[in-house]
Amino acid sequence: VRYHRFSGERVTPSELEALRANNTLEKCTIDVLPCKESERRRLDGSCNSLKNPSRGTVTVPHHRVLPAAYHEGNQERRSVSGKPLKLPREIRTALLCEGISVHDHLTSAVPGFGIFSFGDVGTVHDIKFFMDNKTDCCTEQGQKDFRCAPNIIPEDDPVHRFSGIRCMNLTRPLDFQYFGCTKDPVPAPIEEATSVYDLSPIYIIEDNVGVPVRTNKGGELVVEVDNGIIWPPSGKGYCPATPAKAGQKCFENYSNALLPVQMFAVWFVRHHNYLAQNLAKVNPQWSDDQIYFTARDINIAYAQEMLVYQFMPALLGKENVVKSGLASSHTGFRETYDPQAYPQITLEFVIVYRWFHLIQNGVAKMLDSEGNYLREHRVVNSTFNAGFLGEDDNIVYLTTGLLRQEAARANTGVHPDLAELGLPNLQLATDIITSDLHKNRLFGLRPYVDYVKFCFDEDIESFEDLEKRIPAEKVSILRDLYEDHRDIDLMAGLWTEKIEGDAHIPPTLGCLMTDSIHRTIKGDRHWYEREDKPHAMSYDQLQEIRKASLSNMVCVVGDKVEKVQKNAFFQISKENPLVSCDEIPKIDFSYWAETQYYYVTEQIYV
Ligand code: HEM
Repeated sequence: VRYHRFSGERVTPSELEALRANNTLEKCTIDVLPCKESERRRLDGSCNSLKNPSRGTVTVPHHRVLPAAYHEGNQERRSVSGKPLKLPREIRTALLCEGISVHDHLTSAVPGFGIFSFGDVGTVHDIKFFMDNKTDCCTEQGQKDFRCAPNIIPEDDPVHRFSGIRCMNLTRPLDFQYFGCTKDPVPAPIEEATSVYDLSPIYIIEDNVGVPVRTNKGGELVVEVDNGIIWPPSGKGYCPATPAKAGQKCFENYSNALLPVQMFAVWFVRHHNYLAQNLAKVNPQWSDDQIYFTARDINIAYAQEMLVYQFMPALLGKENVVKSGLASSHTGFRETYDPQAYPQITLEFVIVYRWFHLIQNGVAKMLDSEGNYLREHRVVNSTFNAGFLGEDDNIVYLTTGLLRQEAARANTGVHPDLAELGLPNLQLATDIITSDLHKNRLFGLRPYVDYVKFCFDEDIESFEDLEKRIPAEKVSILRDLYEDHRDIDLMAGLWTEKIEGDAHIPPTLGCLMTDSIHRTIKGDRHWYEREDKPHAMSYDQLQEIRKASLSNMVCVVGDKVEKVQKNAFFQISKENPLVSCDEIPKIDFSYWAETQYYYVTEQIYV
């Protein structure tokens, strides 16, 4: 059955003809095989919602938490006075200086897991568009092109007053309007990942690639072994920044986008095989498919548990996550599904998640197993380039580094590599943080004060009122940057908001992340904590999934990890000591063992 990707509605025969004639059938619609209530989670995300079978698949629109705010339909929002707002680069350089900073509590595994987990529901296709297709947005010609939205550098820019750089290449988000998929006037950016946390970065590619993903034996995924290290297979993946060198890694089936994304992809692929091998041990009679699908279900449940019971509590404090309803207060089953809902992430989520660029380290420390510093690697040099990770024993030292290096600290400074280099070897200069604010406008998000109202039902009626949420000295800078408190961009509000209590992220970010993640959980019929989901786990199996943690994962599939702190998202401390991997609870696979039946085919009586 064919559905419109934009509206989720069925395509009528007359529409089908028109779509074919316009050559927009594939981009604008999706063919979904009839759904069965009892079937497992589909790789392409279809049939998660039985009422809206195409929702949750790739190439879908987002939900907008608040109505869009554009100028003249699809132009960037202006001040309430009607004047254009100040340039994103001017606002970024005024609010965030550049430098090195060190977080008090969190490790670099937090931004690391954060971006891997984002890739499960969000994509980077807009980046590919401006890197591969539209590289001329800073030329006179490019600036007239509606698809272009470059970052203009002010004359008195603190860095580029000394360089010849006056503009940084950037494009508008690709939307359904661009491809002619809807006449709806409100720009609807396209998402190209399944909308639920289903480890799609590990499993979605199954049907699309040259190198096979499954071995078709023992339920395992294809891997290759180099000098004793297990890797996902290398091939013709997307690695535009990798200088062609014989033997250099470029993952064929998995993302090469960023260093931590590459590392988590390696671990989750290995983890699948670890699960498959252990399931095969307790169930030697199982077929390849039985092992593969069970290992996949456990791997997905494991990632979901890490997200809701480890990552989000590290950001917001455990009690707050339980209070919000995102996590449960007990370890048993719970009903999370709302049959009226369907899986969809919010547009706000895609933007506010970029706040993590503030706590992203510019250099990844490489540490030996005792935690001694060996050397370091500039993170931006690994963007769309898995070469460095794959060389020598780099993954061994980067792993200990990711677990022990402090995250950067928000609200003090951003790393100059993210703020000035961005995409080395791919673009002349990119300020990722300025793009975060610029994209906020290009996505048509409403001002910060509207989100404070949405999240906390609080009216901010003046710059003075802002001081409840933003330190006075930052409010003073905001006054210089914006004419009216109702003009302040959401991103600028997040950059300056006070972080308080048990939380390590700004409250409005916490609210919008919780809202979107909750939406995906409510819309996910296959969420692992449901007793009634198709192929549900038993109670005992669920208790084993509760052991999921990053520390557990790196102990079982990391390279030469013998000791780790109990919670790898937090730095080593008295409360979070470094312990031997033997002390980290492991999954007991005997709970997956099926009762064995022995059939006697012939009895011989002597
Ligand atoms: C490892 C270092 C990182 C680098 C070099 C990096 C680089 C980039 C670049 C170049 C963009 C595109 C900018 C644009 O198009 O406007 C981007 C977008 C983004 N980044 Fe990062 N990033 C890093 C880490 C992170 C982390 C830790 C997170 C979150 C935990 C994150 C979340 C995002 C999001 C949500 C987007 C927008 C994606 C979209 O539009 O769909 N990034 N990043």
